[in-house]
Amino acid sequence: MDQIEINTISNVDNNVTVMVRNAYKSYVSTNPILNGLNLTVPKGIIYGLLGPSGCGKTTLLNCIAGRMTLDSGSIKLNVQKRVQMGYMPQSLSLHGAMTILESFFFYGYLYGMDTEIIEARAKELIAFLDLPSKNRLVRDLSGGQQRRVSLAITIFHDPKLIILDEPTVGLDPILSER
Ligand SMILES: Nc1ncnc2c1ncn2[C@@H]1O[C@H](COP(=O)(O)OP(=O)(O)OP(=O)(O)O)[C@@H](O)[C@H]1O
Repeated sequence: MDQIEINTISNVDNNVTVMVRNAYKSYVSTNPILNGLNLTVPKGIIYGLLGPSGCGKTTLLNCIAGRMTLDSGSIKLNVQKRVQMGYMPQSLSLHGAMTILESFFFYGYLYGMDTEIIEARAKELIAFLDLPSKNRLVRDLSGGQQRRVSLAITIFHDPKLIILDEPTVGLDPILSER
């Protein structure tokens, strides 16, 4: 059975968005990175994961996002389907040869969005996040600009659950506030 159960929390508690129970994960046979971890994220709140470098934050987020599986334990998400999740990875998964606008279209069509909605949301987020021209190639953007494109793509389909891994790296204090 899939370890990540979509929309099963609502049967238990509709005020919870993410529920992780008894999570174990190792990369090698010794020293589990996640060792019996429990986590409950209530609906409608911003939940931050703090911990020293290498303690397993990205590992946990990757498991919640479905990019990795736990060795044991369970993850339950209160979303109807995976597309209602927006995940911004620590290492950005953008295509350098695409323009900003092409990136919106690429991911927008994957999300199942209509052309007009993609265009409207792209325009809105390019202005809000102070991005350069929509025709600039992603590979020619600064690190902070690329991170903002990645953030825009993560949120532009209006997901119910947003998972951001180190979203403010490379941003100045004013942009970080947005
Ligand atoms: N694919 C992998 N194979 C083996 N070990 C890994 C792998 N990915 C991560 N690790 C190790 O697992 C541990 C947790 O890594 P993880 O990236 O989850 O930490 P983190 O808390 O997000 O760190 P940071 O704050 O530095 O980003 C680290 O010791 C890391 O070296």
